[in-house]
Amino acid sequence: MRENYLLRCPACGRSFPDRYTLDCPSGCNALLRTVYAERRLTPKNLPGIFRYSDWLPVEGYLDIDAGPVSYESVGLAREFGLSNLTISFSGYWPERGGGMKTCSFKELEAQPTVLRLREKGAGVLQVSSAGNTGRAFCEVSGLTGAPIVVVVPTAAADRLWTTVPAENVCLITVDGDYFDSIAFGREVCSLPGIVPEGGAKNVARRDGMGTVMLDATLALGRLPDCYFQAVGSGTGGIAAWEAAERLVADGRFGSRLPALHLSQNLPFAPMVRAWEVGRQEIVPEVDMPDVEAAIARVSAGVLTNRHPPWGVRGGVYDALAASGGRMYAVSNDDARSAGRLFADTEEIDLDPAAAVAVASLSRAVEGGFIGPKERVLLNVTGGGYERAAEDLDRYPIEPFIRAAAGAAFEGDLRDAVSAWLAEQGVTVRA
Ligand SMILES: Cc1ncc(COP(=O)(O)O)c(C=O)c1O
Repeated sequence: MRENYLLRCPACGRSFPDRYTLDCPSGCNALLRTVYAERRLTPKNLPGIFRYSDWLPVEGYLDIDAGPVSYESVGLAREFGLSNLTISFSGYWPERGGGMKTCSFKELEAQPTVLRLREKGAGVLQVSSAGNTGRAFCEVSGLTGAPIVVVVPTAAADRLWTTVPAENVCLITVDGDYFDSIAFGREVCSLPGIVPEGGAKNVARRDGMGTVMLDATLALGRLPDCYFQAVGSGTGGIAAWEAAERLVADGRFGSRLPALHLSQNLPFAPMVRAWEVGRQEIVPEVDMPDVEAAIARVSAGVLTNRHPPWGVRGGVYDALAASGGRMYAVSNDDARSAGRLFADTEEIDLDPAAAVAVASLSRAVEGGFIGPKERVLLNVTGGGYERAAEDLDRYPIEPFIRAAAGAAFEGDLRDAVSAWLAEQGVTVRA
């Protein structure tokens, strides 16, 4: 059977079939990309993001009706004096068709990732998260029955809930921040049968997020001129760039890549600092001084990734450079005012991270970095929590293991996860 896509390494140029592959077999330091057999995008009559399954690394689809919703803004556009503002909303907003019940665009990543893993038969997924990603994966686990291991900072545990019972989640809370959860998650993956979902390296996550660019471009009839998003890892920015490149190659939507306008939340803005001096490497002492204190002070905790895929080939730096992009550092106060303005003009509440993106758009308008007639795409990456709390059932996920600060994944902890795996029908060999 002909594969509907291959993976390609942008560094060495090698192409190969996907085996839930996260790294180039030749060892290149690059993000692998999908190359789809279909060069033209034909939306399918399938639910949610599977409408765009031509450009997702899966063969089938999930029966989940939760995709981005793109519409032309009136209220916020008027406020900012923009004549062409498209909002792509990922969250819960039934009046507009927004069906992401965990309220963030992380569902765009979770759905194709769970399906890709199931189709490749690779094992049980392990996800490390600061909250939204974990919640999205738990929801998809609840909807599909896929077993997953989720590792989050203890302080983020109350962000882990689903709107359907999720029986197959092994939640591990770790005393520490997102960085500590990632480190612990890596250790958990030493258990045979558990596979890291891969973060930015996972093409299903990136192409799932890329559906925002596809959806908005189809709504607009052409590619936008610029794209606004708040970033922690920047994976959404890379995804937007990759999707835009595919749309350019499709040939029907214009030939210019949208400029990426990516924002971070002060005082934690390592990518902004590196970008401002044109550095392709993040230097922790320079770009993340007093890191713990800085992370503790941001209003959008999901934007605090200490190891973003910045300088890697095909990463955030390349995406910004290729698209003629710009970065913004947004204060908590500016983000809060922007969130209020959005709620007043568009009538839905925002995730604090999405409010950072709205504040960056305000700054771009004030600074004249974009013109009033430009076609602007604002990626509203999360929102609708208030509506979701009113309408939907909420099932908290109880921790299966609580790991103390600095705990190693060994002894009882390891035995407990092995026993859980065995209950899931996964045979542990070592
Ligand atoms: C609501 C929301 N917006 C934006 C982001 C940043 O996404 P990324 O940097 O992975 O593109 C996140 C990350 O968790 C998020 O939850």
